[in-house]
Amino acid sequence: MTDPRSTVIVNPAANKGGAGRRWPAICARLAARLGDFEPCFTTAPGHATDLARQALLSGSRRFVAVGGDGTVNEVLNGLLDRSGRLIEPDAVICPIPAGTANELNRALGHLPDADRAYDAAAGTGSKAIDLLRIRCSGLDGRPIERFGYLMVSLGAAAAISHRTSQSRWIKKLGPAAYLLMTPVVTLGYRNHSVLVAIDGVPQGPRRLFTAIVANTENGGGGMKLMPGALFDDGVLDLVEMGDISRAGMLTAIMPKLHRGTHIHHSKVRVTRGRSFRFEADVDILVDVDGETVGRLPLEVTVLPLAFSVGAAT
Ligand SMILES: Nc1ncnc2c1ncn2[C@@H]1O[C@H](COP(=O)(O)OP(=O)(O)OP(=O)(O)O)[C@@H](O)[C@H]1O
Repeated sequence: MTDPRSTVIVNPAANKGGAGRRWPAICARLAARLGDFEPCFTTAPGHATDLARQALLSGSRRFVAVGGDGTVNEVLNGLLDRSGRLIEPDAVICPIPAGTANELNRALGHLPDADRAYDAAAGTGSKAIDLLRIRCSGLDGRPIERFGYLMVSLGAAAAISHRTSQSRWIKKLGPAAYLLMTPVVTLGYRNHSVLVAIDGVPQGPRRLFTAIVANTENGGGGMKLMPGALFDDGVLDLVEMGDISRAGMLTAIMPKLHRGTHIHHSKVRVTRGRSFRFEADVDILVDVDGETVGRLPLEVTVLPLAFSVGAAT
């Protein structure tokens, strides 16, 4: 490896194994910029967190994460302490798109050809972005704390992500997987009453189809879920899709998600804040950066400019 302070972490299982199949080509593109290097391959979910932490403790500072957003999220969690602070403030994550949605790369303007992602991995530039701290009830019912960087969704959007990741074949379709799963979940989903508080101010109960707390404007495989959200402004954008019929969702909202024009619908509410709390007395799933992590009650807080990503210089 040209730079001993760089570590390449590869999730061969990303994109349902597509990352592993594409690895020779990805490796060649990296090697053309980095020189010889020894990649670390993950062997199980969560392994990227351990690999990143070990490499950090051994002196690495630039973490090339080959995979999708789940892989980047795991690497990120290996670089943070329990309060969400970078253990080493000069640690930088360089995402190489090899997953299904690759939303961080999209937000960074690295898609579609990804040359800029590879250049950033080999360079020294970086850009600070906001971090999300998430506290909710874990899938086993115990409280959990996670950190993310894209978006936290609850309700139908979390159910769509969950069903997509559970399907053996549908994820092979790439970003279209989320698009196909959206009407399937919508047709079976019921709106629920959720207590929402923004920056500590109760907003009262709201009947929600879904809500998304967004750091970036894109999500779900290239949809513009929260137009105008900026990942370096120190605030988060909340989009709530209210008490809309299933037919209304499918005809008046879904077709507009790609262009972001759904936010003009009368049942869609957009607000901004630094902390959000959601409670309900029914079982509502929570998703962080495309991974199902638990259920309500949920608290999301922004930690402004708390970590850095590689930027081509
Ligand atoms: N060796 C492995 N075997 C099986 N699963 C793994 C392995 N390494 C990591 N994982 C898991 O693979 C999952 C998917 O990874 P990732 O999110 O990066 O890809 P993706 O879902 O295809 O892309 P995206 O999140 O961009 O849509 C993660 O939940 C991660 O925990």
